[in-house]
Amino acid sequence: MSIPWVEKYRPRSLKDVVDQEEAKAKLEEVVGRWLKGEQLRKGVLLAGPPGVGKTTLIHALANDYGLEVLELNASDERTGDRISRIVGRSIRESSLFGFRGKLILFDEVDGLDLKEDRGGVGEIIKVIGESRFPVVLTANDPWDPKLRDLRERCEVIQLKPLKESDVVKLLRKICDAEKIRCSDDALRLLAKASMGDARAAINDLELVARGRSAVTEEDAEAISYRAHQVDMFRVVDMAIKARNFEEARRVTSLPSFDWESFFTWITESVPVAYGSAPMALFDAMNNLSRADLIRGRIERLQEWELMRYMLELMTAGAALVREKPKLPFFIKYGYPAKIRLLNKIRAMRQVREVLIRKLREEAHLGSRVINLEVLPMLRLLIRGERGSSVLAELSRVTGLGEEEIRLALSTD
Ligand SMILES: Nc1ncnc2c1ncn2[C@@H]1O[C@H](COP(=O)(O)OP(=O)(O)OP(=O)(O)O)[C@@H](O)[C@H]1O
Repeated sequence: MSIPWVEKYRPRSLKDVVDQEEAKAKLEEVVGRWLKGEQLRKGVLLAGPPGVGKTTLIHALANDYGLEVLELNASDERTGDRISRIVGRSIRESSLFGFRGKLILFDEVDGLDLKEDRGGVGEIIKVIGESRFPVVLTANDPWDPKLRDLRERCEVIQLKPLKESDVVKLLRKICDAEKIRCSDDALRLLAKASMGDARAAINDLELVARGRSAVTEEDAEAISYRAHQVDMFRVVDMAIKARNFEEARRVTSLPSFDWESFFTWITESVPVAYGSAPMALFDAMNNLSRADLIRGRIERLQEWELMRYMLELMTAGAALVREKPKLPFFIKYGYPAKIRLLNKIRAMRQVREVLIRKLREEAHLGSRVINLEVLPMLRLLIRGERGSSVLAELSRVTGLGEEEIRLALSTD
């Protein structure tokens, strides 16, 4: 089986990790102090969005210093009990032959579910206090209130999304190693769509490039469009979960932010997120309706100076609401019905145009007659008893697939 590129090209040494200089320096300093025999009182909490190198940094550090990593995915190891069983002994025992020591890693501590993990946080805190080895934690969101006690026992290092130009460099290296031709513009499209998430960028590159010798801009565009759709879930989630004005407003400066689709998405996502909290839902929908009024005004009167109020109402207006419920880590937002419908209508119009053109050529009739008389008749025929043979015949004459013909004949 071939190794996924994110693994194949995962940096093995700190010097190959792109950006994140502050984190590298801090980690090296902590390990340096520990190697000199200092008893560490605090852990290190690496915080940051997905795919920016949190886990990679720790493994690269271990590699550089000849350390063994004892890794626990905090959300897998359900209870404090298990943590103490697995790590308890290990933090006192010395390392396997060939290693200078260990790094204890608790990955994704914000995945801890406090209700189920009673004792989990307490146990991690105990490990930090008792371990003979450095303890490192990772989290997407270090400001989660449930992590407060852990935060106090750690030095928190905030990692940022990677710069677009750095993601391009990373992708370029992979293309070179895989001997794939790819223009800078194509790589830039992939990097932009990843919003600084190296994992997403590498996965997208692999999707379009594996097994090929060249990648065109068109390939990259198709994938970045898909990535944009996926990203919308994330952008909407960030906006809804924002805890202050600044955080909510920040989503509008994301490179891929597109306010028109954002508006559609957030309007459909707010009821999902606040479904059981009427006051929060009322406030958010009220603000969104005001954003919509401003949008209409901008479109009619071209008063673009109102734009900032509209953006604030769409983002902060959806996040800063009264009686905001405690939101789960994972909210199941739907794909907006409106966008799904628009896509369908767009596809239907396209395929209908093709059908009309083909029928015009075959039957020598004008588009008007086809539209007004032939299409309604075909609609009835394909629903009738001999529907399937009519479809087959139409498909033969026009070269369209039967599903496409059905779509072209559906009523909007
Ligand atoms: N700074 C970086 N330099 C080089 N490669 C990187 C960097 N960040 C991420 N990558 C690439 O992306 C992949 C995923 O990174 P990593 O697992 O470290 O992300 P993470 O920040 O821990 O994300 P998560 O929070 O989702 O676990 C790595 O295998 C590596 O190939």
